[in-house]
This record gives sequence, C-alpha cells and structure tokens, in this order.
Amino acid sequence: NYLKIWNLRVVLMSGGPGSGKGTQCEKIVAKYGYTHLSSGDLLRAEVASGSERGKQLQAIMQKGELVPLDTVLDMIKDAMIAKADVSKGYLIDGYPREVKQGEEFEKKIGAPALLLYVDAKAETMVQRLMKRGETSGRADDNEETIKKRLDLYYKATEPVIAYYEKRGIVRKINSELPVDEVFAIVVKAIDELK
Ligand SMILES: Nc1ccn([C@@H]2O[C@H](COP(=O)(O)OP(=O)(O)OP(=O)(O)O)[C@@H](O)[C@H]2O)c(=O)n1
Ligand SMILES: Nc1nc2c(ncn2[C@@H]2O[C@H](COP(=O)(O)OP(=O)(O)O)[C@@H](O)[C@H]2O)c(=O)[nH]1
Ligand SMILES: [Mg+2]
Repeated sequence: NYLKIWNLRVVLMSGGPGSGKGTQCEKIVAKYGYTHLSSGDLLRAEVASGSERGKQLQAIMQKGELVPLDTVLDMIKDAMIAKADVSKGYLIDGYPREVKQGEEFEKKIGAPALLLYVDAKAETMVQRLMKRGETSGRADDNEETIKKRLDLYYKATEPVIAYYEKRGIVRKINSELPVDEVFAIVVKAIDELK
C-alpha cells in the first residue's frame, strides 16, 4: 500500500485565498469520494497539537508567509500514504504554492492528472475572507494578513498555474458564480478525465 499512492489519481485544487477551494473540495469529496488533503488544514492541525514545530508554523502563517517546502510536502506525503488503502484518488488543496513546490511534488509523488483553478477577483476574495473571519477563528483571516496572502498568491502561486498550463492539465473556473454553478463546471472537468 506504500506503493499504491503512486498509482492513484491526483487532482490539484488551486486559486487565491478565499476563492472557494475548500467549498468546492467538500462537494468533490461528497460526489467522487476522493481523499481531500488541504495543506493549510494539515498545518493548522500541527499548530493545534501545541508541538514545538507547531509553534514555529503558527508564527509563519500568522504573517501570511510560506512554510518551508519540505515540511509541507512531507506532511502531504505522509497523509497520502496513511490513506492509500482506502483512497479512490487524491484531491490536494492549497499545494503547490510556488513552482519549486510543484517540481518537488512531481519528484517525490508524481504528475497530477488535473489542476482545477478557481478564479475570483481580488476584491471578491478579500470580501469573502473578511466575512469568513467573523466566524472562522483563523488567526490569518484579518485585513493585514489577507493582503499579504493575496500578494504572495499573485507573486508565487499564479506562476504554478502557468507551469501546469504548459502541460494542458489546467481547467480555469470562474468562482464568482454561485457555488452550485461553479461545481457544475468542476464536475464536467473531472468527468472528462479517463
Ligand atoms: N502549501 C502551503 C499551504 C499553506 N501554507 C501556510 O498556511 C496558510 C494558510 O493556508 P491555506 O489554508 O491554504 O489558506 P489560503 O489559501 O490562504 O486560503 P484558504 O484557507 O482560504 O484556502 C498560508 O497563508 C501559509 O502561511 C503554506 O505555507 N504552504
Ligand atoms: N458567492 C460565493 N461564495 C463562495 C463561493 N465559494 C466560497 N464562497 C465563500 O467564500 C469563503 C471562502 O471560501 P473557502 O472555500 O474557505 O475558500 P478557500 O480559501 O479558497 O478555501 C467562504 O466563506 C464561502 O462561504 C462561491 O462560489 N460563491
Ligand atoms: Mg481553504
């Protein structure tokens, strides 16, 4: 089963902070039974554990900066291996965040079949995150950190999408639409895979 992860389908979910990745992932899991791994959630779980490593992560995330590449990739890989027996495929949310992370993912795990790119305007993303911040309890859902996350997204993460575009696996989806309309396009993209 250690080897099984290399044969399972990998779908990447990308897009800016607040673009609706988590929302769409939940719906994908309900329909397709993929194993959802959100790198942000994995990191927040480590923070919540109160470990020494968690404390270091917390400081980075609070500033809206990126956690070192190896830390996140190891967490994702461990989680993939742990689920290999029961998994029907993986939905990786929020990773890779920069081109280097994409390259490392390919080396250590493999090539993704599809990248779903949920795209919303910066203004929309800020609005959604400020709203989410009222109830999320997330230390980084505040105006100052949101701005930094957005800047870093445009600088570091958008080039990742361009990197996968060259391979023809990117499906760009307008996530300004209502959730169910966004999902209908997502379903089409996944169903076209074979
Ligand atoms: N591969 C990743 C994923 C997350 N993070 C850290 O975890 C924070 C939160 O990540 P995530 O939950 O993915 O948040 P966003 O994409 O900003 O937005 P959202 O929660 O809205 O999906 C990031 O700002 C960053 O500090 C990281 O360094 N590397
Ligand atoms: N109007 C609208 N709101 C959305 C949509 N997707 C997500 N949201 C809202 O935007 C916020 C951020 O969504 P989330 O899924 O956490 O985004 P992520 O940061 O990309 O994971 C949430 O509070 C959602 O309720 C969408 O397609 N349309
Ligand atoms: Mg999310």
